[in-house]
Amino acid sequence: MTDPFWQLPLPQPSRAHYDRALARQQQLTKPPGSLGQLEALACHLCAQQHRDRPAVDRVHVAVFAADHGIAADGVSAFPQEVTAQMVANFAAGGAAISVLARQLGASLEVVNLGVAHPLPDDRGVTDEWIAAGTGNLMKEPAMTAEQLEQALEAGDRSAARASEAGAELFIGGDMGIGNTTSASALASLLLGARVEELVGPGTGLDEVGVARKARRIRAALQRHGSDTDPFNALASLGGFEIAALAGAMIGAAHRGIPVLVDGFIVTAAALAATHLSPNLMTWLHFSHQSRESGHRYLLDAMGATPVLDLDMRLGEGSGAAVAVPVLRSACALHNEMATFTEAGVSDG
Ligand SMILES: Cc1cc2ncn([C@H]3O[C@H](COP(=O)(O)O)[C@@H](O)[C@H]3O)c2cc1C
Ligand SMILES: O=C(O)c1cccnc1
Repeated sequence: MTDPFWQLPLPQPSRAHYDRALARQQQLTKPPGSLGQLEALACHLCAQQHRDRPAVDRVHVAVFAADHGIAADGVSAFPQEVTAQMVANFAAGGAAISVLARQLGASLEVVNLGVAHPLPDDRGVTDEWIAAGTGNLMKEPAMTAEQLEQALEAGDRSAARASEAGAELFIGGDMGIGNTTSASALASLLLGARVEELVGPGTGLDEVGVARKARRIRAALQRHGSDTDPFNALASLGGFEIAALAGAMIGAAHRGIPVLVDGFIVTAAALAATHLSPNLMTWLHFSHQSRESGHRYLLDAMGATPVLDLDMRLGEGSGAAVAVPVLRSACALHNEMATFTEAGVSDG
């Protein structure tokens, strides 16, 4: 029996490329450090891509969709049918992530891991269907170990397609009504944090709704909350799309592709993925801080600095897509600025 891919050691970003990139940043015609986070972004991309001139021109966006049994318990402001309707909307080109992917010239893949309702139109949707949504995590495990393996492997297959297409950056997005509940429960368990730190309005619950959602999460944690093994935590509290995201991020890192992490749900998936595969952090960039309460806590717990804070709270990979131009600027500056010597500028 070979080990499953998520247990294999990850490749290391290149220290030599990182050191050369850092040295170049000191030679560019600017006061050292004056490009702030853009300098670190460029250096990390050099190390991850094993290139002296990094690029994120070819971007692969994969939106993973699935339903959640807990959605029947009033934890979202929207009904479950919306998951299927939005999947069709992604593929038809009308969703926010569809627009942003087009604008970036990125490939957009929509992966159905377990949408419960029939799709109005399944053209352009990659079929990785496991079941009609997860189990209700207040009453039962979200999924079986076999289903979790299927979801992780589906994510890895998406990363393989990104690699075959020559992607220089991987973005995972999520769609699944009720998935902020699953993400909060998973993060509370893995971080040993109080539910209040991680629960929020999601698609737009009012205060009473958020209090109800917090009670549901506490009930789920009471049922499943003693086992912090990341595989078991994903099986009891995760979602098919959250597990696929974790698999895709690990799969992208295995293929040397840096990952740009989206908002609350994708960050919770990234947290679980880093618990499965501890060196994954060196492959992740964090795109934005979502408006969803709990995202700040999650980012802080992971020691992550997000690129943007635009009060977005959509998901789908949209925050990551919006941050791509910042990464492109970081690459262009690193690659094209003159050095002090080249420009004949005194370097102080
Ligand atoms: C029309 C629409 C489009 C979306 N696109 C992403 N989400 C986002 O909202 C859901 C999570 O919030 P909650 O846990 O409150 O259900 C996810 O599907 C997420 O990606 C959407 C939600 C809606 C309604
Ligand atoms: O930050 C996110 O990813 C998010 C927040 C609320 C609802 N859906 C997604």
